[in-house]
Amino acid sequence: MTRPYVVTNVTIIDAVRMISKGFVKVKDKKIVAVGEGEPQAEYGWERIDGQKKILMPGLVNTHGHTPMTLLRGISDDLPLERWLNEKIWPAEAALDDESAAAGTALAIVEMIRSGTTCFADMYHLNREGAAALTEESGMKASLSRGMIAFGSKKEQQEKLKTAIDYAKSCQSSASGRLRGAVFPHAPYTCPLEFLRETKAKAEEAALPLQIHIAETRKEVKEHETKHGLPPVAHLLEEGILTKGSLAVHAVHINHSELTGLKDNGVHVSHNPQSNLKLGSGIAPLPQLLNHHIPVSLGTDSAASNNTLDVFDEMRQAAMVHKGLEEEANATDAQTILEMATVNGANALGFSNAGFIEEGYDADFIFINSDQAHMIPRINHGTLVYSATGRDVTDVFVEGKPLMRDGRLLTVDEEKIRHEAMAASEKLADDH
Ligand SMILES: CSC[C@H]1O[C@@H](n2cnc3c(O)ncnc32)[C@H](O)[C@@H]1O
Ligand SMILES: [Zn+2]
Repeated sequence: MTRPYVVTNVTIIDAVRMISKGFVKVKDKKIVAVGEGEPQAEYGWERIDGQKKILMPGLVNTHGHTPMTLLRGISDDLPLERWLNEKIWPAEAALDDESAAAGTALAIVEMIRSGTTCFADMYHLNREGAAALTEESGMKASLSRGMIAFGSKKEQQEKLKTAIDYAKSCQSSASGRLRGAVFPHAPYTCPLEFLRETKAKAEEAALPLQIHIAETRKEVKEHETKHGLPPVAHLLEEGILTKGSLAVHAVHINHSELTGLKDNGVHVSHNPQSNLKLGSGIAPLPQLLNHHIPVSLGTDSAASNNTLDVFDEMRQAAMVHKGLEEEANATDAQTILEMATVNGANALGFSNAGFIEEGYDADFIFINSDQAHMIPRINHGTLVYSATGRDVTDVFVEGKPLMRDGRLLTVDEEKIRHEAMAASEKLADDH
């Protein structure tokens, strides 16, 4: 779609406003006007009827491992440490670039279908392939080559160099829809000296650092025993978590770590469904928000969630803290929507996305609001408490349609589903 277009007669909702009958004009990848009522006619512009639709910003998933969609359902009821050691790491040993590509493609189908326009993806396989697939799909992403640094010093150096080179190549992608990040897996899989070197190289290349941290109580206890400080406090003190870094999970953190995250401009990816499913705990979202820490939402992988639906993640994030705190106002729909849109975009380095506003990238989705579970009242709560990814009908990134009326336009969904099944069967046959 290269012609400029205007979506008319549509309900527009983003984190800061709602327009009941409005329009959005799109030209050259950008939103060029938003308003109420009928837009002024413009010669040569296409019109898209938005009646009975909600137009909202595309969702942003700030933490995941796309190849692991192939491992969905292989281990459902184990805690993190046993899940990794007994099931996931042995299964991952059988993956290669080809099977990882099948998993990434499947994840891309699932994400577009459920309204995600931008995602983070960390893994160690098929990285060039993941960048190419993302480009082809039309989505935006922050990509990284994850590093587990149990090996020799030489192996560590090689891993670090490859990870930095990869992140740099993403950062300078031709489309500008990719960002690169540097992702040491966790403080318990990367020695401190390796984390220091990683941070130094990341800074040198102006790349953001992301890390799984403070995910379980066990991790925190063991870190304290070894280093005398809990992991978040320690990595803040070391200057490893700094402005623009993304702390993934941050479930078990204390009051001074909250202040430290805020003072140092660190983002947090809250992944409530993965944390609940693995029995890891529940991150202190109300406290993170009270400290004005920029929190976004992530699904983590389909092996610990088990879907990549950010609508589900919003609902879970909204609900669980109300129950925990016995306080219905512990979170509110607008804040949750802000986390899933603009905060996510900022966390991944896409500062021009996340709002339906003039000058922003035209990354938006349509929800079919003509359904029993959304009638009779449409507001911010509709998107957080009623909607699911299955209600998404259309997806646009930088103005380009990736899905129209439920049909994917940039990827061959049937082939991808078939290849993912075949890759999964091959893995099962080989074992
Ligand atoms: C170095 S590749 C990524 C690595 O991370 C593992 N992983 C997936 N989810 C989690 C999680 O929630 N915590 C810790 N590690 C996780 C994945 O299996 C890969 O081995
Ligand atoms: Zn993860």
